[in-house]
Amino acid sequence: MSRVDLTFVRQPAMALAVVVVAAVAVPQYWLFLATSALVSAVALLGLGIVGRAGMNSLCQLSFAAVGAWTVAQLNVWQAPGTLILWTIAGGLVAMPFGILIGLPALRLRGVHLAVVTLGFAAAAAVVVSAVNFPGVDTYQQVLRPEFIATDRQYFVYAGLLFVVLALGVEWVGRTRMGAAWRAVRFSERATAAAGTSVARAKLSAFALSAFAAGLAGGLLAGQVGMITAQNFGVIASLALFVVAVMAGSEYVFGAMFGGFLIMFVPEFFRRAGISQDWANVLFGVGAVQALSQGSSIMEGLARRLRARRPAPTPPPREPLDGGTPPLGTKPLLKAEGLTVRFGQVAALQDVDLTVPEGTVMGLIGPNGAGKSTLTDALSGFIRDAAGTVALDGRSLDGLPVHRRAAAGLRRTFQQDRVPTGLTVGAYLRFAAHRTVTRDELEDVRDFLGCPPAEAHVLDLDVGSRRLLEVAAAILARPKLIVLDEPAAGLAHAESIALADRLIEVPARFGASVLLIEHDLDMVRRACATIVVLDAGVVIAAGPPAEVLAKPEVARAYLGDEVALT
Ligand SMILES: Nc1ncnc2c1ncn2[C@@H]1O[C@H](COP(=O)(O)OP(=O)(O)OP(=O)(O)O)[C@@H](O)[C@H]1O
Repeated sequence: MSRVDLTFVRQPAMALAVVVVAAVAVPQYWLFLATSALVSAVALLGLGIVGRAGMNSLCQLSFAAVGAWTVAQLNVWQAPGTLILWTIAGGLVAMPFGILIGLPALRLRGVHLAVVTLGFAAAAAVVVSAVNFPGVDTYQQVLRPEFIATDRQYFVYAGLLFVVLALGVEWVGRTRMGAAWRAVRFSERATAAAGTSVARAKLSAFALSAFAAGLAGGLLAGQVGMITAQNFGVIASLALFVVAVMAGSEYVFGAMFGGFLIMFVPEFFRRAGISQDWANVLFGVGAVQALSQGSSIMEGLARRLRARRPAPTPPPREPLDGGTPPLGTKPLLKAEGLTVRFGQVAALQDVDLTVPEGTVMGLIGPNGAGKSTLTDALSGFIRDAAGTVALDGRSLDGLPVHRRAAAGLRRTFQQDRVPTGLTVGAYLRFAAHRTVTRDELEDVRDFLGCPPAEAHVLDLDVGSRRLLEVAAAILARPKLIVLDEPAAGLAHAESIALADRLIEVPARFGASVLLIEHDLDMVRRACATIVVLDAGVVIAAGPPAEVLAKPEVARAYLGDEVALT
C-alpha cells in the first residue's frame, strides 16, 4: 500500500502551535506589533517562493500595495464577501503584476533582475503616493467582520491565514511545480532537458509570490483600517528582501522569524532611545553575513540537523552479464547535415547520424571532437544549428528543448545537474515528467542501484548522482536517451556494471540509447555499433571491434590519453 507523505504539514503545524500559544500569551499592548509581524511573515513567505527558484525580487511590497488597493476599493464599494474574500481577491489581482514583473526574469538573472524589480518598486511607490488609496479622501475605514473585530481576534485571523498559506506553499513545494522551482535554481538547462518549461517555472513562482504579497497587503488594510503610501515604500521593500536573505524565508519558520525581526527590532531600538533606522543597518549586516556563509539562519539550522543524519551508503553495483548488446531495427533518430559554427570554429560539419530503434549506440571521439555540441544540437540547445533532426518520423526542427524532451528525446549532462534541494524520489518524479507509480520508481531505482527514495540528493556521492540522472531519463519513458559521459565519477567496475544495465534498457524500457563515453571498455561492452567523430566530422561507423581497429580512428586519438587497446 502506498504511504501518503505528510511531511509538508510539519512546519505549518508547528507555526500553528506558535500562533495558538501567542494568541493566548501575548499581552494586549504587543498584539498590534505581533499582527504586523504576521503580515510581514505572509509577504516573506511569498519572497521565499521566488527564492526557491533562485530569483531575487525587490518589489514585494509593490504587490502588497496592489492587494491593499483592491481591498480598499472593494470596501468602498461594499462588495459582497467581507474582508476575507476581499483579501483573497487582493492576492489574485496582484498575480498578473507578478507575472508581468516575472517576464524580464526569463532573460535576466542575479543583479540585473534585482535592478528591474527595484525599478518597479520605485515606480509603484511614486504611483501610490501620487494617487490616494480608495476611501482615504472620505475617511472610509476598511471594515472588519464582527468575528475578527478585536485586535486579538484579528491576530488569530492573521495567524491562521499565515498557516494556511504556509501549508499551501509547502504542499506546492512537494509537487512537480515546486520541484521545477528548485531545479531552475540549480540548472535551467537541466530543467528544460527534463521536459519542463523554464519560463513557466519562473512565472509561476513570481505569480504565487505576488499572490502572497497581495494577501499581506489586504491583511494590512484590514489591520490598520486606512492605508497610505508610506506602508509600501522602496526602503521597506528592500528591508523585507534583506531580512528574507538573512532569516531564510524559503522556510516557514524563516518567514515567521523574519516577520518578528522586522517588527520587533526597530521597536527595541526605539525603546532604547536609538533611531529605528539602525534596525535596517543590522538587517543589512545580517544579510551580508548570510551571503558570505552561503546560508541563511534557517538553512544553517537545517544543515546542522542534516549533518546528524547518516549519509546513505550507495548500494553495491556489481557487473552482471547483461547479454549481448542489442542491434537496432528501423531508424529512430535521423539527423542530416548538422552544422554548428562557433565563430571560426566549425564544431560540427555536415554530420549525418541515424540511431536505430531498440539499440545502444556509442558516440566517441577525442576531446573537442564535437560530441557535446552534437548532443546540444539534437536536444535543441543550439537553436541556430543548420540541418534537420527527426525522431520516429517526426521533425524536431524549431522545437525548444522542453518540447523535444516531451516528444521523446531525453538527454543527460557531462556535469552534475541533479538539483540538491530534493530527495531522490522527488527528483525522479519531477524529472520523469509524467505520473509514475511507486513500483515503477522503485523498479528503475533498483535497476540502476540508486540510493533509497527518501535519501536527500545533497547527501549523495557524485557517482550516485550520475546514476540518478540516468534513472530519471529512463523513468521518463522516452524514445531515445542521449547519455553524455554517464560514467564520469564512477569507478571502472561501476562503469562496466552500468554498461550491463544499459544493454537491457531498450528491451526493458522501450528506449534506445546514444552513449557518449571516453571509457572505451564501457563502450565496447554496451554498444552494438559506434560512430566516431573527429573535428566535427564523422570519420567511422560500425561494430566497435571493427571501428576501433581502423587506422584513421587510432590517428584521431593519437596524442590523447585514451588508449585504443
Ligand atoms: N560555446 C562555445 N563557444 C566556442 N567554441 C565552442 C563552444 N562550445 C564548444 N566549442 C568548441 O567546439 C568544438 C567541439 O566541442 P565539444 O565540447 O562539442 O567537444 P566534445 O567532443 O564534447 O569534447 P569533450 O570530450 O572534451 O567533451 C571544440 O573545438 C570546442 O572548443
